[in-house]
Amino acid sequence: MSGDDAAAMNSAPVLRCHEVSKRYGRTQALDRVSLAVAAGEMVALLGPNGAGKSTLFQLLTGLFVADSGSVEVLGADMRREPVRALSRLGVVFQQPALDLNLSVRASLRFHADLHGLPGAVSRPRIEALLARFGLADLARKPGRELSGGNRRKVELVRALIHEPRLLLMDEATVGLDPGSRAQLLEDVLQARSEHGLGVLWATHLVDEAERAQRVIVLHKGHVLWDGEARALCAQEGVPTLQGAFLKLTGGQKNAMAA
Ligand SMILES: Nc1ncnc2c1ncn2[C@@H]1O[C@H](COP(=O)(O)OP(=O)(O)OP(=O)(O)O)[C@@H](O)[C@H]1O
Repeated sequence: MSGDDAAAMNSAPVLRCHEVSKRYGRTQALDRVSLAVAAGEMVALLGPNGAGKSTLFQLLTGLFVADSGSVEVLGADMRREPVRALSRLGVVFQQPALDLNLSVRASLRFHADLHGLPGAVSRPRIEALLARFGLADLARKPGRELSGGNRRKVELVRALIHEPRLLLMDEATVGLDPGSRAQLLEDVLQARSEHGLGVLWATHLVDEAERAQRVIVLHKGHVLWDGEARALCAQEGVPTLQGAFLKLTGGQKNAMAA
């Protein structure tokens, strides 16, 4: 790690969005969204369908550029220094993106190569991650032979290969059964503690957001809440995060926990 990186880690959040806006034609998908994630912090980005979560993730991962505002990953501006910014984040997208024909190990090695990691670094790292996430016995199997939960787990390992400081999870539990969903959440929470990762976990499921240290509620492109779940419940005068979320967003039915 360079001196600059070390200084950035000590002084800046791992992710900082400042007044980010994005419009599709007449739809204002994001309207001056500001948020930050600190090292070692798990933040839930909770929003109903159409809130703007995927749009925000597209901006955070450099797929699109914001109309205005800025995104910084450990101080590296996504517009001015995209390679530096992207090298510091790992992402698991909503859509499954595992090559089903490659073996788990080959898939991970391919991604390590894409990150420019020398084999001497990546090979032991991959073996350690496979062991750490209970995937060692599956390493030789092609992706198609894995369960949905294990495929997602491989995608998580893939996102961690280059040792990012920020992990972005874009509704990564969609399509998983309740057990696999809970396991993925536990794995991410553990990776966060072990590696001091900042995590932004996008979801429309309130029970997942309850595990985060901080909850950001996004609705129709606006941040309606940024703080602890308990404080949101107190503000809305209801005992549960689900009740508070429904009250805040006007009773979106899709906020129901799965
Ligand atoms: N490519 C696009 N063209 C036009 N409108 C879009 C496009 N992508 C998203 N939108 C609109 O922008 C708004 C935000 O959508 P986005 O997909 O970011 O929300 P989301 O919170 O990720 O929802 P979901 O949980 O359903 O994925 C919605 O009104 C959506 O219809």
